[in-house]
Amino acid sequence: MDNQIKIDETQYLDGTLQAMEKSLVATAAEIKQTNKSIDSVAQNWSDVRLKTDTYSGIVETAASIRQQQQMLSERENSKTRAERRVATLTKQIEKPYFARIDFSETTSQDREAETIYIGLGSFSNDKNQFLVYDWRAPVASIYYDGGIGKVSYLTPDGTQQANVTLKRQFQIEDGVIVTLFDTEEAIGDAMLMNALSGESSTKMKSIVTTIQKEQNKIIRNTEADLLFVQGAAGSGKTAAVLQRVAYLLYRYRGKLTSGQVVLFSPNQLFNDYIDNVLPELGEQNMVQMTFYQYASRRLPKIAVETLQERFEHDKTADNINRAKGSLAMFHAVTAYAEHLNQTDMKIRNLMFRGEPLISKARISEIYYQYNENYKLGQRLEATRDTLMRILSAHIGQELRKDWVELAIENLSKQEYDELVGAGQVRVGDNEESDAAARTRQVQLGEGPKEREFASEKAERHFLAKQIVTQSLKPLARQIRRANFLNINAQFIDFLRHAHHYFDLKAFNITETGWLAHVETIITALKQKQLSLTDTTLYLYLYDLMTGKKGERDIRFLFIDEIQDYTPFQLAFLKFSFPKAKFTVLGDLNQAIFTKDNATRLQDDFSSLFDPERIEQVKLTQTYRSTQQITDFTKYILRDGQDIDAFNRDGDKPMVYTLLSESDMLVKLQQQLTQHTLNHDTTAIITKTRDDAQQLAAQLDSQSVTLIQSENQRLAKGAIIVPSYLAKGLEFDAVIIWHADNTRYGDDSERRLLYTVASRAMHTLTLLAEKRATQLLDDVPAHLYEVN
Ligand SMILES: Nc1ncnc2c1ncn2[C@@H]1O[C@H](COP(=O)(O)OP(=O)(O)OP(=O)(O)O)[C@@H](O)[C@H]1O
Repeated sequence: MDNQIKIDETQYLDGTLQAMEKSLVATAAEIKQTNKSIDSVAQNWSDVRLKTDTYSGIVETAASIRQQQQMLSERENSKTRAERRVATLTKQIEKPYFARIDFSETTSQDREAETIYIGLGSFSNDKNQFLVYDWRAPVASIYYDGGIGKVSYLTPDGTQQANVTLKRQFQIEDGVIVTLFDTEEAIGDAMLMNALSGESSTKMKSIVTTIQKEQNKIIRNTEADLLFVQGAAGSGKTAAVLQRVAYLLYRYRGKLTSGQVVLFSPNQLFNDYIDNVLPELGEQNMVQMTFYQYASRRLPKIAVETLQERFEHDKTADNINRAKGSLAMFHAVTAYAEHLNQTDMKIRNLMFRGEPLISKARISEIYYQYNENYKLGQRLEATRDTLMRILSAHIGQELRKDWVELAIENLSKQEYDELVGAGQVRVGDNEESDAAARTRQVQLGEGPKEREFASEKAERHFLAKQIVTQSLKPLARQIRRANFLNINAQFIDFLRHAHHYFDLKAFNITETGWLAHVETIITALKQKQLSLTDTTLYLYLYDLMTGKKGERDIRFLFIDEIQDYTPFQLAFLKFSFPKAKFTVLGDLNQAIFTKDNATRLQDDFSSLFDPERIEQVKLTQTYRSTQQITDFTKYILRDGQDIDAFNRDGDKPMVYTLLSESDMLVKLQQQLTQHTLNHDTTAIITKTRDDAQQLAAQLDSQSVTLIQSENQRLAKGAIIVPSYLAKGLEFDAVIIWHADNTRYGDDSERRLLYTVASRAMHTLTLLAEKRATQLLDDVPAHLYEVN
């Protein structure tokens, strides 16, 4: 590199750093000043004279307290803003920028070349000159999208043309330029190599300096209602999509908050793994959850099938699962709910003191008295109103009943005081104390007040009314929550009639087969258990019955590992988040739950959107693993041609076939010692949780951590983890336990084996008992070593 360039760049960097330092000092001073004024407001508190003797005094005191509060909160806010700025600046000073581009806008008249520097956040000096641009600014797109020469980039006002004359990349550490080089490509391979050669950690990192052109498309897309990202394992789908969240928060700043962005993750462990990326980019995390959490949270009384149960114990026949997860079933539920508008809504009695207060026949009559234009939601709303009115009218009838009389007799002193609100507010003594009491009344709102009763009869009437109203409260709550709709009975009724709403033959199911299966669901439901598939059906039916409109506040929804969802689940999410734009990421080759059914998923889901508003991006270049590992893993798949390895060199995968499990254990320990010496994070991936537990029992728990539930945290060093929890994660070294026919013997395990093998970044080892899995038979022998 030309020495003069280094001198000039160092000068620019120093200038930028100085300006940042200056701004930091100014902001720190601002905080100090704000602190002082917060103190002085606090001081003023002592000057606020509490005048409580007269009415006007109280009003005056309240006003002056409010004024002080407002002043305080304004100052606290500006302090928080300044503190945030300090945090950003402190981070920026470490690495103010990572790239520079020189370009001229071909449409502008003067065509003067501009130079911009690109960093994690923008920075302007005290003369309002931009010294650094945010990587998400429209113009920064030039850096990611192309090389030298003519490029176009999107701005909110349309497409802009530019002529790029220089692209320079920097590595700055602690305020010093470590390396700098010019490149003609989009993102230089050298920089990417550098980023990919590092060690893995328990937290995913951002890829902001090396975003690839295809990934940039995903990140900056604002048009599509459905953005489909299909890509091989390790092609950076997750990485890109997290950058996308940061981009959207910037692009729509002021209008979009991180609470309006939801990411559905494959498991809780993965949530934990990615939760540093957005804070690293200076943004707050979006809402992260798993589908299981989303569904089970809504059904606290039912044990929804866990990930492990779904993976290891689901014995339902494939064709039945396929039917229940299909769009046909989604439409069947919709049609079934539609017919409830005319008849068949399952309704419960509203019970009071052991007897039906409003019978189900009466409720049903009310429910169906509204004309056919009413939708289910409106029907329910109108029924609720009527039931509430009936309930209020009922108070009068109940007042004279014996149980009320008895309850009055048995009131303790404390219960009596509570009912009449004694000792809370007393009015009528004299003018001054009445003024104070009235102010209290206002503050208490419509709270209970002490009462003077004109007669004993009036007192009894008052008490009776209180007692009846209180005992009817649970009923009022039931009405508000629509508990008179019998969802369990309705769900069962649907299942028993579902075959009138979808074609059993299309799924190769007989009517007896279906009805027998329905009985197993009913048995499970009685034991308060539901599979995840059935839970989704149940929730959708419930939402239709109650006229739920979904969460309209959510603007962007991301679904990672979409291949493990059923079309039904996706349609349900679309229904539940009607205002959200969807970004879905998937690799059909990693479908470990839905297996072959995943192939139709994309078409099914797309059919729910306007075709004009669907975009698809395919990522074929992989980044996670070395060339050797990627070449090996792609042959595990029969159709892995579309996977291009990044040219990063490493050892070939090793397959050890050993005589017995105890020999495997010895080999495993040798491998672990080796990896520990290299400071590698290592995952020993077993197929099931049982395998993981048994293996952990035989290994020294000091050196390996057993991860058996998604609620654990990823640990440094070596871990043992069952296959279905390793989804989405990556490790320096992966050891596959029992890579033989006992665990991976069937063709249907191909995707699972591919998924676990593709977790490895630098080293991959397979331990097999007696003979390696037959799924390796098609992998060319030169791609791995056998020992
Ligand atoms: N442009 C990039 N620059 C640097 N690193 C990248 C880039 N893209 C991806 N990576 C890295 O490649 C690895 C794999 O990325 P990621 O986990 O996002 O892939 P994925 O497609 O979601 O994989 P999987 O389907 O297996 O979960 C990560 O370590 C990520 O940081």
